[in-house]
Amino acid sequence: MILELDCGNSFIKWRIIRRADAAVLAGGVVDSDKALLLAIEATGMAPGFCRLVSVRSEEETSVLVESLVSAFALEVRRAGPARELAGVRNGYEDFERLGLDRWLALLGGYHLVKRACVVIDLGTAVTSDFVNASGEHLGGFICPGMPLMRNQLRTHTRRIRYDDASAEQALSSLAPGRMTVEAVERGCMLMLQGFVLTQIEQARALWGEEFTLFITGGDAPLVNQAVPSAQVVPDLVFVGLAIACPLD
Ligand SMILES: Nc1ncnc2c1ncn2[C@@H]1O[C@H](COP(=O)(O)OP(=O)(O)OP(=O)(O)O)[C@@H](O)[C@H]1O
Ligand SMILES: CC(C)(CO)[C@@H](O)C(=O)NCCC(=O)O
Ligand SMILES: [K+]
Repeated sequence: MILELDCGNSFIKWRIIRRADAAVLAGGVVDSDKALLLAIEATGMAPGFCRLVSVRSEEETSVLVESLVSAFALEVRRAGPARELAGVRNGYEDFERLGLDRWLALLGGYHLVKRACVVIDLGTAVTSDFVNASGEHLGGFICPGMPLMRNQLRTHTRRIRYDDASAEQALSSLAPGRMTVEAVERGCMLMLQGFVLTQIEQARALWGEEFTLFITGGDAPLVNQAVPSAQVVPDLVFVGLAIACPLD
C-alpha cells in the first residue's frame, strides 16, 4: 500500500492506494497533521511507502514527515522541483519557484492527453498553467480562490457579515443579489467563472480548438457548469505525484 499526500495551504488531501493496480483503498481531506495521523490510523492499513507534495514551508513539511515516519515506520519520498520531467519542460525562469502542486498537476494533465492543455486548480489560491503540444510549459497565473476572496471582503469591510449556511444557499442562483450574502457569494463565483473563461480565450488564441482544459481542486465544482468542455479530474495532482515519485 502507498500513502499519497497533497499538502496544500489549507488542507491535506490524502489517500491510500494499492501497490499492484493503484486502486484507491481509502482517502479524505483533513485540516491538520494530527487529523491526518488519526485518519490513517482509523483505516487500520499499514502503508509501507509514502509519496507527498507540499507547498507548505520546509519546517512544517519536515515536521509532518517526521511524525509519519515515527507513527507508521514508512519510507517517505517528497516531490521536488525539476527543469524537465516526463516530456514536460518547466517554463519558469527559476524552475524551483514554480509551486510543486502546479508542476504535478500540469505533469498529470499532459501525461493524460499528450496534447496542449490548460490546467486550472481551484483551491485556497486559483492557479492556471499552460502546456503546449510538445510539452513546453508556457507559464501561468495565480489569483485568490473563493475562500480568500470572500474572507478578504469580510475582513476589510464593516458591513459584510454572514454565516456559512446562508453562503451555500446564496449560490443556488447567479442572479443579481438582493441581500449581502447573495451579492458577495455570487459576485465571487462570477469572478472565478470569468477567470476560467479568460483562460479559454488565451488557449484559443494560442491553439484554436486543439487543447484540453483540465479543472481540479476542491472548488472545481463551482465552475464546472460554466465550462462544459472542461475535464474535471479531482486527483490530477496525484497523477503527477506518481510520475514524480515512482516506486522504482
Ligand atoms: N474539514 C474538512 N473535511 C473534509 N473536507 C473538507 C474539509 N474542509 C474542507 N474540505 C474540502 O476539501 C477540499 C479542499 O481542497 P482544496 O483543493 O481547496 O485544498 P486547499 O488546501 O484549500 O487548497 P490548495 O491545495 O490549493 O492550497 C475542498 O473541497 C473543501 O470543501
Ligand atoms: C500558488 C500556490 C499557493 C497554489 O497552491 C502554490 O502553487 C505556491 O505556493 N506556488 C509558489 C509560487 C508560484 O508558483 O509561482
Ligand atoms: K492545490
